[in-house]
Amino acid sequence: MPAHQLAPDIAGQDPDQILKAERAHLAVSRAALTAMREHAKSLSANAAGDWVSQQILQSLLDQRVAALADHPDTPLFFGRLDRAEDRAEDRAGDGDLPPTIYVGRRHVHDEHRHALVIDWRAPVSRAFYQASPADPMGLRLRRRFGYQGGELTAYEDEPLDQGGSLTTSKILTEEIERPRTGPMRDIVATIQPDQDEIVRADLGQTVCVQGAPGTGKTAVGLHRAAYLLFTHREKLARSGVMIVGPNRAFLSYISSVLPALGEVKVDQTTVAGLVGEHSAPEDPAVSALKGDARMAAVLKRALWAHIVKPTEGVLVTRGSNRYRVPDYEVREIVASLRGTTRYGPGRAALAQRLAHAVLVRMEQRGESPDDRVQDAVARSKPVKQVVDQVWPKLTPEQVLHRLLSDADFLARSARTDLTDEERELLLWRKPPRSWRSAKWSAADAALLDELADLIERTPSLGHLVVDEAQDLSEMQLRALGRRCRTGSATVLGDLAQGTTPWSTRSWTTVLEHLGQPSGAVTELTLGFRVPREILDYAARLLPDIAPGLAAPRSLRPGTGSLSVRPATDLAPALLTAVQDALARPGSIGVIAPDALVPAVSAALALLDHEVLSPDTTADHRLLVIPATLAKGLEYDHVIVTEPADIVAAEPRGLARLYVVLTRAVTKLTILHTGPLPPQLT
Ligand SMILES: Nc1ncnc2c1ncn2[C@@H]1O[C@H](COP(=O)(O)OP(=O)(O)OP(=O)(O)O)[C@@H](O)[C@H]1O
Repeated sequence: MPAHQLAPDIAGQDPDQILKAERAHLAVSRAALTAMREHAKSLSANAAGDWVSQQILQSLLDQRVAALADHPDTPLFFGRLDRAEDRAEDRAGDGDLPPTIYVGRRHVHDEHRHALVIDWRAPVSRAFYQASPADPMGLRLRRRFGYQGGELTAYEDEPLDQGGSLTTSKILTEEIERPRTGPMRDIVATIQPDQDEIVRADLGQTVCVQGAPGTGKTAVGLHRAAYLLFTHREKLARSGVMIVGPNRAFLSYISSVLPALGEVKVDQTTVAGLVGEHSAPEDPAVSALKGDARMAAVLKRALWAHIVKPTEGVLVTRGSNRYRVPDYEVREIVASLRGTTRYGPGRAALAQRLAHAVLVRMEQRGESPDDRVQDAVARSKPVKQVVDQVWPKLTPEQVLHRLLSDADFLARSARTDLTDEERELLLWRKPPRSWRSAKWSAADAALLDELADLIERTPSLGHLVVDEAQDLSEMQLRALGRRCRTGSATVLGDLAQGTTPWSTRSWTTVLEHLGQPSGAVTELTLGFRVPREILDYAARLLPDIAPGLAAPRSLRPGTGSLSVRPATDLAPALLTAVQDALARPGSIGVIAPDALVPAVSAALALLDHEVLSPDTTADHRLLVIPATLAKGLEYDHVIVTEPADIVAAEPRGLARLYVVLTRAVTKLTILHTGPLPPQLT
């Protein structure tokens, strides 16, 4: 039976009948998905010509079979759209679309290829997220479905053709209130209209999203990646999409969202994962200077300063013949190449140009050398010697080692870009003997990456999603920018949550350093995580950390969600607070100043808990979290210990405290033995 007869117009029926009919559609859709999977499994890769093509085809088929898996706990569809009957003219362009459309995680069709469920990313599904009584987009009704486990248990109708306004969806509220367990979930069923605008922005458009804590920036970035992969599958399969997050604990927290949306081939990494995992400790003032975009010009000069003025010509001997390219001609060739290519290809080009000059001399003597002779001359010892001498082979490490250990070389490379004091700050106090024994810092990693790109071009991806982008240095942004040089980016962050010494104060600047100056800056303003009472409390820090920023708004009042408790002894107070939280459902995060983490963990020794480290997965119910790792994470119950120590621990400690205070979904308890930071009293 074709799909559009499976779900008749059931308006006016009683709710039980409606649920029954919708469950029947779910059962039929599930069966159809199983049939699609069986069909995919039956396909053979043998049809492909050679073994390589067979291998590729087999892996594509395997991926397709995996993508068609039915996850019984995950709703196959979560919405339904009933199109207005008087819009038959609109339907003409929509091929076989039935008057009733089910919107879900993936496309499902029956044996006649009639759509039973339409992918949420398809253009026609857009109305599910965007239609309103003011602009019904050709719809009569939107229906949202509620599930428990894999069971369809509820529905909610929103009439769109009767004017007026809609009340807040109960299904959305329940989804937001649902206790958090384990890693982050997708929000595909409840994406809000302003979030959807960002998710569906064109692939060519770089979007930068400023948003207060819990406004869904991370969720939106991940859904945008899934949307782009669906809409531009072939192009992005070639060029790739990558998610860049602040640390590995965060990546582990978000790791299951894209697979749940059917996208398993997206790399998720940190900036260090991209530019190099260096972490030698360093004075924050030095790191900040190394992160300054002025370093780009200094590095460029430092690299190109290695080109030596040629003082000798080239003498190539072939058989009894000798061919000489005079020194002034070698100088001309070097000068004409300098700065027109990257450093590495420049070396190869120099060898070829010198060989060409030799070939010209051969031709002048009446010989007819071909390309093979030119290649042989380019690889000959005399040519190689000149190339190595005037355009030496270099690694990024060699150049940076010299720059940070040789005051004169640094001064020549910096010219007027750095002050005397700044150069002094950059120089290593005890230079390592060779670049091989150097211990690089995280800031050095971005400098090495810049040099690597000056030597050989870094390949660009199709799209980059950068989370917590407010924390990146200008040099790190340049490193990310070259990885989307021929693509686009989604940049996510919050100026109030900047905790590094180089955190940005302006998104326009971020986009400039990223090399995407025409990117559009937009804002998400409604918080889905943190109850209003807690958000208002945390917002007392805003005038100090981000004076220009409006106070965040929250969807939920959360009366009684905040509790601030002075204590004379932290350990028993903590134990009581944790035991209270354990008696209720949901995850518990005890956030402590980093230095206090061992003591806090010891105080909880009798309770089953884990201490979050950059490498742990974040799915233990009771976690102790060092304040510096809390960014981007959330827990139902958050217990913050000693807020004043969190502030005192680092230069941007107040911003760190703002991050820490905005992790709670249901309840925030603050325990302090010392005085609170003045902003919170
Ligand atoms: N439209 C939505 N429907 C349901 N839940 C949502 C929606 N948008 C966001 N959320 C939920 O709100 C919480 C916060 O989202 P997210 O972590 O993406 O926010 P964020 O802006 O990145 O926060 P932060 O700045 O603190 O890192 C998550 O649990 C997310 O699933």
